[in-house]
Amino acid sequence: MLNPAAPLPLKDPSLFRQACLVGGRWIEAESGRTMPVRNPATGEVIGSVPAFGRAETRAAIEAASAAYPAWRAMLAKERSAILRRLYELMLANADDLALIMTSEQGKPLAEAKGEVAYAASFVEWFAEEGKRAYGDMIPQNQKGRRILVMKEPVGVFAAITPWNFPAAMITRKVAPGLAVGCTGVVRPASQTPFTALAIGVLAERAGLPPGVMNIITGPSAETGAELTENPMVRKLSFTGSTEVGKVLLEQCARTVKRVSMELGGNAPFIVFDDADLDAAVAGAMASKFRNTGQTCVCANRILVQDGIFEAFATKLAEAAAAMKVGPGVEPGVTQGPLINADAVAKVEEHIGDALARGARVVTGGKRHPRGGNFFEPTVLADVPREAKIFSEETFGPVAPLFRFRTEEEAIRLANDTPFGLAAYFYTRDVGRMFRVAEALEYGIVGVNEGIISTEVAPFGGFKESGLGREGSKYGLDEYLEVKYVAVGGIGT
Ligand SMILES: NC(=O)C1=CN([C@@H]2O[C@H](COP(=O)(O)OP(=O)(O)OC[C@H]3O[C@@H](n4cnc5c(N)ncnc54)[C@H](OP(=O)(O)O)[C@@H]3O)[C@@H](O)[C@H]2O)C=CC1
Ligand SMILES: O=C(O)CCCC(=O)O
Repeated sequence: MLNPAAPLPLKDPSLFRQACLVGGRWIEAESGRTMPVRNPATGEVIGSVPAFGRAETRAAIEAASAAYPAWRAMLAKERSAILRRLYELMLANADDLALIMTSEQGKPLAEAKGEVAYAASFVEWFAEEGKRAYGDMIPQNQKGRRILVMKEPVGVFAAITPWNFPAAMITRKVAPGLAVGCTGVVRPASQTPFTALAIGVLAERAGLPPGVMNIITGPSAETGAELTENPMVRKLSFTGSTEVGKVLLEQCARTVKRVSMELGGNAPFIVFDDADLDAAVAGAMASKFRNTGQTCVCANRILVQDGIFEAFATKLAEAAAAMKVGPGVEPGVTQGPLINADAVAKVEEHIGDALARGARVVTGGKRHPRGGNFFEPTVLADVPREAKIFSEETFGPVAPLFRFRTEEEAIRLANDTPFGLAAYFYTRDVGRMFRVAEALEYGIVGVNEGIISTEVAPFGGFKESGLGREGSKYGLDEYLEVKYVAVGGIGT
């Protein structure tokens, strides 16, 4: 069923697809099996998508493989023109894409629209950057020989993406791949497939040839096994939990695939005594409560120096309490629901554990009166380091404040984790800016900045937060092989 009876009030209802895109055709599972998709704000089913198994996943990989030679042979400029049209179509359809996203993911409409623009920015960026996959010429080391370095597309890629950014995590992976001549199979999260499928509709309209981008849905174990074991897939790009990332790494090892992994975080947000207090509160709010705390770069541990602790806690709590919680389609809402009941339970568990160990609630602390997956924006103070929330990613609207005394102690606490994605700190001391930025074992550091995401900068983590970088000129390398060609017999 490609167009069910108006499930959402879209300007263009044909963007809502309940089928997979394989080789330019919209198809269902051979078995006819489907999976329901629910609105996390209401629990209502908004539609269903095919439950592909291994055989259908293999067919999608074969479609990508068949489309590869012709797509690769196109000029970068020709591929760029198609991607540019996709970028423009995403912006032109931003209202519909945002409504689809809010309905399946829960984030407020304004935030969803912001994500559509963010997602489109990767398409625009890589449409341009794909023209610059420069090789190299290395000065010869022997007479009569030339040393060339060529950059070539890696081949067919697979992208497995999470539910928290249903559009941006697709385009951040797909755009660089397509720009350099790869073809791919995208497998969005089961909770949020409709945004991805709508992007597929727009990609067709932009002129993307059949098979260049295939979008499949289905149980993760079956689709994931085929995508990671099939030797035709030469690269996997994954965003999600570290736990699943490790499983996929193991599976990819069997065919030695290239991998990019954007995994979990445990971001420290450090506020030094000399910080601009209002700026630090604004930064902490933006970082902590973006997407109701469900991002891998959300502040997870807020470390506040002794001298500013009470003032910061009071101001942060005031700002958190002022947020409006509710369904993302309701005007004025700034905090949507959590993705599901498990996420609510995890938030509750982290708060309960912290309180049992001596923390205190400054604001929030419990399920929201609206019920369902809604939770009160919460600030906890004097959280001890033994609390679970110090070592585990909460992925929810809880700001736990930890007290510290010295710069050395803050750095030690910040680095005391196997994760290393994003870290933030606020200070007005220029020397400290450099000392602390250099000491933090993190791939992304925000100095007096709470929002660091942009298509022009490299996104990725140290340690167990992942491998590789997305976005920016570095994101292109993830889809390129380096080939060294030695040309002899030249004479001089
Ligand atoms: N780094 C990040 O951006 C993210 C981090 N997380 C962290 O992970 C926690 C759990 O979230 P969760 O959604 O369960 O994250 P997962 O890592 O389980 O899911 C991310 C993606 O991986 C897929 N997946 C899960 N298991 C497999 C598998 N065995 N083979 C192939 N694909 C698989 C999921 O599919 P399906 O949807 O069908 O389960 C989804 O598309 C969060 O609380 C958060 O801490 C979560 C999401 C994003
Ligand atoms: O949370 C994530 O899955 C990473 C995306 C966040 C961003 O790009 O800012």
